[in-house]
Amino acid sequence: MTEDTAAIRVDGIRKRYGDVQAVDGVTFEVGRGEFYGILGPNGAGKTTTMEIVEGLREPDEGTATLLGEPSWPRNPKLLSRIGVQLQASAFFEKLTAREQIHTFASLYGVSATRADEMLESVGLTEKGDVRDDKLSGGQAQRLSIACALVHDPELVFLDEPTTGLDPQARRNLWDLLRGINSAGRTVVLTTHYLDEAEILCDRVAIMDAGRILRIGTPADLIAETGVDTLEDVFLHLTGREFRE
Ligand SMILES: Nc1ncnc2c1ncn2[C@@H]1O[C@H](COP(=O)(O)OP(=O)(O)OP(=O)(O)O)[C@@H](O)[C@H]1O
Repeated sequence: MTEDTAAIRVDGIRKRYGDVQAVDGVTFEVGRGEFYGILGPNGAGKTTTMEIVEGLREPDEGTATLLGEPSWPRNPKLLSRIGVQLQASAFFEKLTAREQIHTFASLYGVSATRADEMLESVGLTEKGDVRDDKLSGGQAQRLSIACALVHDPELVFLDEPTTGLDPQARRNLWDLLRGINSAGRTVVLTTHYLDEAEILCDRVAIMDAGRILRIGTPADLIAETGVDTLEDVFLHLTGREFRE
């Protein structure tokens, strides 16, 4: 079988939690090597969409394929090819930064040397002996990204990687994310920061209330709407400020 040219294909996914239609018919594709952003305000359905695409959650309807393989039922063959950044709160308890990444490495059958190289590549070698709960917000985010990358996945998912960071730490993380993408990996991120999406993403999908309102390059969306920023595009599409 020839390899699928798309990294991700999502077709008509829906997910309801009780009375809440969290995802309401979402369709998009991400090309190999693309840096793709899923944008939307709180509760738009970004995380649920990502979890379905990653194969962590079963959709009520619709399908998602990753690298040409269905993501549900969870597919062990895909696990070594994708990296999912877990929130820092999902670290193993009471381990140092080095112990965390070594633990992830051994779960994936990756060498300790490679784990140390990843720690170095996110600038945390000097923090190797620090327990994860003593790291700053930016350091913890970088450690969680390093853990998601330790097995050298082709496709990387990052959920709000820069939330809660100060402006300098955000910029440092942008450099790291650009490097991950320019090394040839497909990157999908969700973010609340539209300026960040404008700077980093090749294309974005703007979500609201479980649906995708628009997909395009940030520059095209801004130009076709006749405004100055992605914040203005959102306002134009919904009549609401992105941050209410
Ligand atoms: N496990 C769950 N059980 C019940 N409702 C849920 C669950 N997960 C999400 N929801 C609801 O589904 C909707 C979409 O949530 P989701 O987390 O996917 O949005 P989001 O865009 O990622 O939001 P945020 O930016 O706040 O993380 C919200 O109304 C949320 O309250």
